[in-house]
Amino acid sequence: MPVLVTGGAGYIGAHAALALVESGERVIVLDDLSTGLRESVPSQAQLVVGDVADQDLVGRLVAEHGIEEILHFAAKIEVPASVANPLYYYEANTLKTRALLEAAVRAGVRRIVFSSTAAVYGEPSQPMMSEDAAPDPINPYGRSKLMSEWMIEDAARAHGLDYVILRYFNVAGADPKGRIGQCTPNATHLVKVACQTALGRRPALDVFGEDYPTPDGTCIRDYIHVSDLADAHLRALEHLRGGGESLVLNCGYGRGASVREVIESVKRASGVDFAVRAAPRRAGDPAALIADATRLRETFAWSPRFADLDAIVSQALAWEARLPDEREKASRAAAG
Ligand SMILES: NC(=O)c1ccc[n+]([C@@H]2O[C@H](COP(=O)([O-])OP(=O)(O)OC[C@H]3O[C@@H](n4cnc5c(N)ncnc54)[C@H](O)[C@@H]3O)[C@@H](O)[C@H]2O)c1
Ligand SMILES: O=c1ccn([C@@H]2O[C@H](COP(=O)(O)OP(=O)(O)O[C@H]3O[C@H](CO)[C@H](O)[C@H](O)[C@H]3O)[C@@H](O)[C@H]2O)c(=O)[nH]1
Repeated sequence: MPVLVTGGAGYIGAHAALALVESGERVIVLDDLSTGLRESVPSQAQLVVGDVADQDLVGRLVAEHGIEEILHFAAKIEVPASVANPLYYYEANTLKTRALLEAAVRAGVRRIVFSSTAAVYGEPSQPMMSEDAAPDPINPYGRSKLMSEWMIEDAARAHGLDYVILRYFNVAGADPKGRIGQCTPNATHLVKVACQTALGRRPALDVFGEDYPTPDGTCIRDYIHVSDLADAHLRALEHLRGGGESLVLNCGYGRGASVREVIESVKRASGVDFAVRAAPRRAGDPAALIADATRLRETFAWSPRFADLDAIVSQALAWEARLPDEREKASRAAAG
């Protein structure tokens, strides 16, 4: 029976879909291509273009293919956009997840793996967050995801659904074989922006705050390679198939890198000493956010393959170098 992967044309969903087909699973991707790309879906997977909130479509797919499992990645992911337009985020993430859950439960889906985020923790009470910390999101994106977590937990209790909720920390890198990577236009993620700057596609990199209470004054994050994260999804499915209990798990390596360390890594990988500018702090950035990933490692016997910042950065850079320059594309489009 195939696994339904919502958002499987997006950055993380496509890496998970690839990992699934490579492990011999059948995969159906449901994606509206709002930010994802058709080309990112592995050729062995079937792509259905549609909305996760289309209950007739979901019900039909589940019934026709006997689907029992959903990996639910589809969402909107920009924190500043969620602050500017919260009701849109509650619709796109919370209400659409509710609709998907209802259709799934009605059609007899048994297991769900959900993409949540470290943003549910809000301002961390300590640098290293465990799943037992009380969630306290500080922006609509984080709240929209926390509400989705709660709906899944409640629906599971009422309808016998089993789930794994994965709270991702900072996802970065690209498929080591260079087949897929992050394509998001106007990305704001540090590793991607730094790679674009090294490739001359941005004039300089802004460092948002150098006066944080960290060893070099810049923010610390736990960067996890997207392929290691994809592997955690396979483990989550295995766990549930084996009768394992429903769980909430942090996804990170349990160690952090500062903004300065990421920049140095990109400079080493590219051999380019690109321009770096001091900029004011960005609203809502905690000084340090690191996953306590003990539960993930112990429950799934998960051992990451790319837990090395230089490996993450060099693969992100290799991918970025293969992408056409967005400014070039824009100027070609403007020239007609
Ligand atoms: N990128 C990160 O650092 C990060 C961190 C924490 C959590 N997450 C979560 O991981 C998941 C995937 O994020 P990503 O970085 O791959 O983003 P992405 O934008 O690359 O992928 C999202 C995918 O979902 C699709 N989609 C959106 N709304 C849809 C809908 N209503 N119906 C069908 N398809 C729809 C988009 O077209 C896209 O392919 C999201 O749930 C996000 O909240 C991401
Ligand atoms: O051009 C840039 C971009 C980022 N940063 C800094 O780099 C760090 C990482 O920033 P990212 O934007 O790459 O990532 P965030 O930590 O803000 O956010 C990530 O983690 C969040 C959870 O806390 C959410 O899950 C979100 O989707 C995910 O991208 C932050 O200190 C940020 O201020 C810069 O200095 N310059």
